[in-house]
Amino acid sequence: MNLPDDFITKYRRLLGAEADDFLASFDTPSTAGYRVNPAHHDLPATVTETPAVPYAKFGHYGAVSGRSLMHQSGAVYSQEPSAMFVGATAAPQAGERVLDLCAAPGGKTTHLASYLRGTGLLVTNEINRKRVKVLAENVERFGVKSAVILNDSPDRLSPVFPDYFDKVLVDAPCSGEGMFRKDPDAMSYWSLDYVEDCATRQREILTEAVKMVKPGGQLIYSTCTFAPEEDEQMMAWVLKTFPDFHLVPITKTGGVVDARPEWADGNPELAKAARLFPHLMQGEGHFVAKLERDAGDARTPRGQAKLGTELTSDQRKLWQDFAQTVLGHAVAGQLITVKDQLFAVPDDLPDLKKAHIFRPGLHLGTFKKNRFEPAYALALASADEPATQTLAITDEQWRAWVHGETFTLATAPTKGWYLLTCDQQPVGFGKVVGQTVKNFFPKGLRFTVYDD
Ligand SMILES: C[S@@+](CC[C@H](N)C(=O)[O-])C[C@H]1O[C@@H](n2cnc3c(N)ncnc32)[C@H](O)[C@@H]1O
Repeated sequence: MNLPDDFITKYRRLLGAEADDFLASFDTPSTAGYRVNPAHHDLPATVTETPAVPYAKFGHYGAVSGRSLMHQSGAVYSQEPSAMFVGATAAPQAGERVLDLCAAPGGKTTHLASYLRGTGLLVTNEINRKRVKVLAENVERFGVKSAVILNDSPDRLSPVFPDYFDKVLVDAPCSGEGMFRKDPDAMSYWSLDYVEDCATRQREILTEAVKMVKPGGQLIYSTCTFAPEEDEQMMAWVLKTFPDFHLVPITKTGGVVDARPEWADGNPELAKAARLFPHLMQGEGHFVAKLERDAGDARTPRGQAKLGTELTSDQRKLWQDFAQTVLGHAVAGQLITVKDQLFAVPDDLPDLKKAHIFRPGLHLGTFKKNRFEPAYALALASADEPATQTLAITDEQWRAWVHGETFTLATAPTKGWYLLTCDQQPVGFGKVVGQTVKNFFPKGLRFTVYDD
């Protein structure tokens, strides 16, 4: 690989004798990985019995196609193995309030959601308007519950969530040196100046992020770059600028090593952070640090969330009929409508009037004239709670389904909505009329499955 000259010179200087192995690793193949969604059951051995990533709960080595049933049903999420170290370091406890500040496309957010399992609160934010759409698609596909998706800059969010979160993740926009092997285009905008620009932006993001960590809470900072300016030096700057934060040790296995204090101000505390190097482990490379805020009094956020409109009695009845007949269980959270869309919003939210809300919670469906149409997101969030009205479809029918076609059943079940499953995995809600299953697979997501 033609690495930039400045990059080679810099890492020869920093790594000394280790530089040859580091630089040679860019010419070796990448190792793919994926995480298994703990909300899904009865998964085939092809996804559960591949080698586990030693440090990452739910993580496995191997590749899963984006057009496979496992990916499309949200049973797995493809993620390169070193990126899994971030979620594994944050490892939120059930019931915690968690913020993912730089979240698209959603690799770490979906990992955090696997720990929360629908408890607590996950606020997942992406500043970029195009990227927040991709984040929402991935959050929905992974069946995440108790999540609010925001589209804001960190300085707009910090007054909304003062001292609020048990855990804040800053997976910072960075110079992406750890992406060079997988995506050589990442080299085209790299330069020594670009590293400095990224560091400036990271300081701005962190300045807002620290305000949202509750006293005693944690801030997890990560990058996919090797540049000390964005890694050890950034943490040295946080320790000096925000003296109520300190680094806490991270357990390091599977080739993960201590960060390099000598690449910053020599503060030995910096060794508590972790470096993932491609010549020492199977993965592209990351830097991860865990900071903890001292205990103390927290400011209270203003007001309560008012995110939408209460349901009319007709809407409530339509939803209850659907929930009883098709789902067979209630859905957690507060029910609200935004225009004709029904959402289940997490209970524990402050006033979000000043935030740009992209999704206020789990999308349950749409109220149409005198009827309710369930959402794709609700179907994929049903993996851990069997629905009363379920219809198992074949692989061939699933291919027709994701292509947007209706298909015909051998016999006619009772008319109405069914949660369709294929190989035990939820794939959407279909409406059965006679022997026909009408297609409600979202138009923008339709695709053709080709044989391998
Ligand atoms: C490394 S990526 C996040 C990857 C994501 N956490 C994942 O695991 O899929 C960094 C994200 O930060 C966003 N970003 C860029 N500038 C930002 C800023 N000033 N404040 C917050 N986020 C920013 C980018 O749009 C990008 O989506």
